[in-house]
Amino acid sequence: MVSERAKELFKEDDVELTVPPNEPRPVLLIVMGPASCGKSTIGSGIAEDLHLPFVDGDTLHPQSNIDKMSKGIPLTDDDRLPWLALIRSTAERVCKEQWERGEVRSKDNGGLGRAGIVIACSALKKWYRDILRGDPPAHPAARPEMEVHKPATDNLQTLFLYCHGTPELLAQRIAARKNHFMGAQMLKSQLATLELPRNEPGVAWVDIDGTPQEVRERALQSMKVVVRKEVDGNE
Ligand SMILES: Nc1ncnc2c1ncn2[C@@H]1O[C@H](COP(=O)(O)OP(=O)(O)O)[C@@H](O)[C@H]1O
Ligand SMILES: O=C(O)[C@H](O)[C@@H](O)[C@H](O)[C@H](O)COP(=O)(O)O
Repeated sequence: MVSERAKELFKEDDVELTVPPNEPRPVLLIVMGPASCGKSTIGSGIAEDLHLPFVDGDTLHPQSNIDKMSKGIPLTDDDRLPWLALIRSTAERVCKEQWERGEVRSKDNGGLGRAGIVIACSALKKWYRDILRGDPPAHPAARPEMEVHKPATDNLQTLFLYCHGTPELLAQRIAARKNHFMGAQMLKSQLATLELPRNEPGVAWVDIDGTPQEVRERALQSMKVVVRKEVDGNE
């Protein structure tokens, strides 16, 4: 059930991403998974490989979310909704600017031949991913009093790379990570919240076991398969 208010917040009228009809549709590649699965490491690596900008979703949190997580308190749906909407609108803005500045890298030069961006974001639940896809949130968290930064548009196509690891491996990685607001005790709630992105369109999976270089190469290959199928295949 999508509330009227949610539809209003996410309606397409205010959309700024006006790519002319003869231009290929831009893409948002979300590198997703629970804390310490390697989103930032993999995301920045594949962004470089694909000649796309990279944004770590953690940099878009309001301070209140960072404060909460720093105290070991997991975020709620209410905390996450404006953050997810901001990730989506940031992607729209960056793609639009890229296109306007003529910074779109052609396929001949190793790019995707369209505007795009890679963003690391845990995107733990299916409806969070739907917001990133530009769909109105079919969830009670989209209540009238919630501040959402900007409506979304379906002009921007969203694909996901899910970084899959065993709980044991994730625990090792989070324990070894230094100076991060997300403490090791948060992994439990992350795993409990995670809804695996099965049977959803445009999702690549990568196993995170291996050296950073091995995982980066595997991630790039998996992502390219999905881009070919979901993006190039629909041209
Ligand atoms: N393939 C890998 N092997 C070993 N350590 C890794 C690997 N990938 C990432 N790391 C380390 O694991 C920790 C979590 O990675 P990070 O990219 O920050 O994950 P996330 O962004 O999902 O929280 C970091 O300390 C990072 O350096
Ligand atoms: O690197 C990490 O440890 C995670 O990515 C972490 O920063 C966190 O998961 C989200 O930014 C908060 O959002 P969620 O609670 O929705 O995962």
